[in-house]
Amino acid sequence: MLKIDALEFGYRSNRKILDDIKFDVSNGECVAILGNNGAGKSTMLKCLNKIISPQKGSVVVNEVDILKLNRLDIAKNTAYVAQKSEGSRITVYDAILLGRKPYIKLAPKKEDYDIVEKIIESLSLEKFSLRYIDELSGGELQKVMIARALAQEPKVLLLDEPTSCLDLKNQLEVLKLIQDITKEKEIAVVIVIHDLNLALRYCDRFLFLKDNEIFCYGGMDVMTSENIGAVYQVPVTVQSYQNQKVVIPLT
Ligand SMILES: Nc1ncnc2c1ncn2[C@@H]1O[C@H](COP(=O)(O)OP(=O)(O)OP(=O)(O)O)[C@@H](O)[C@H]1O
Repeated sequence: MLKIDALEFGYRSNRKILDDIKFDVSNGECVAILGNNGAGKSTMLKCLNKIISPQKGSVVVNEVDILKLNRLDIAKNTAYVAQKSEGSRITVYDAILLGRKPYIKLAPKKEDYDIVEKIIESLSLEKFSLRYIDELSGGELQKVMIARALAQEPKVLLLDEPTSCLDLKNQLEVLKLIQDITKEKEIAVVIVIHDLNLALRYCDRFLFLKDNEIFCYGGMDVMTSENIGAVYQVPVTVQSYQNQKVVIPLT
């Protein structure tokens, strides 16, 4: 469904941040983008949505190179939640309804309101729906931004550290919801995430970025102490606890 090929990007012409990035994400699959600070994870996510334009390569969603589309058509394919979001003077309800913008012609239809209300309920945002988003806590705002992206009903969902401001209960609930939607709607999800144990629990495939390139990409088989140690320069052990792989640092 999502096919990235030969992607190359540098903020300045003399320094490549991403070199020959090539990977596929299937329907119903969630991929974790892993790697240390400054590895280029956020940059890569922005290239997949043409927020920044790669110097080379293609990002194909259902046979169409989205790098050749305009912003409105990209928004019908791909939703993106940034690492940091700014609050503004609109209500939570309206902020989520904005996710429907690519589909709204003159005014929202009943279907748009129904989608927004269902998402508000599934993220337990009912009691916030009439609050202004510039009055929310960091975690509440993060959930609203995820809700807006889900309201967009994308084929590809790009999330940059979606749980960085969330408490443990919300981290688990939000990632479980994303996992369920990934399978139910058969969308392709790409998540930049620092917590390896959350990635192991909720993602299907794992892509490590290191030194501007893909260090390795695959299923559980790439989540080894050797790969994690080489990428993060920290000795770890990978153990199994109640049929769930967990990463434990050895320092
Ligand atoms: N707008 C920009 N202009 C110039 N350089 C940038 C810009 N944004 C990021 N960079 C540089 O590009 C490199 C990759 O940054 P990026 O934010 O993609 O890393 P990351 O892997 O997401 O890091 P983190 O885990 O810390 O969020 C870094 O060296 C960063 O300093």
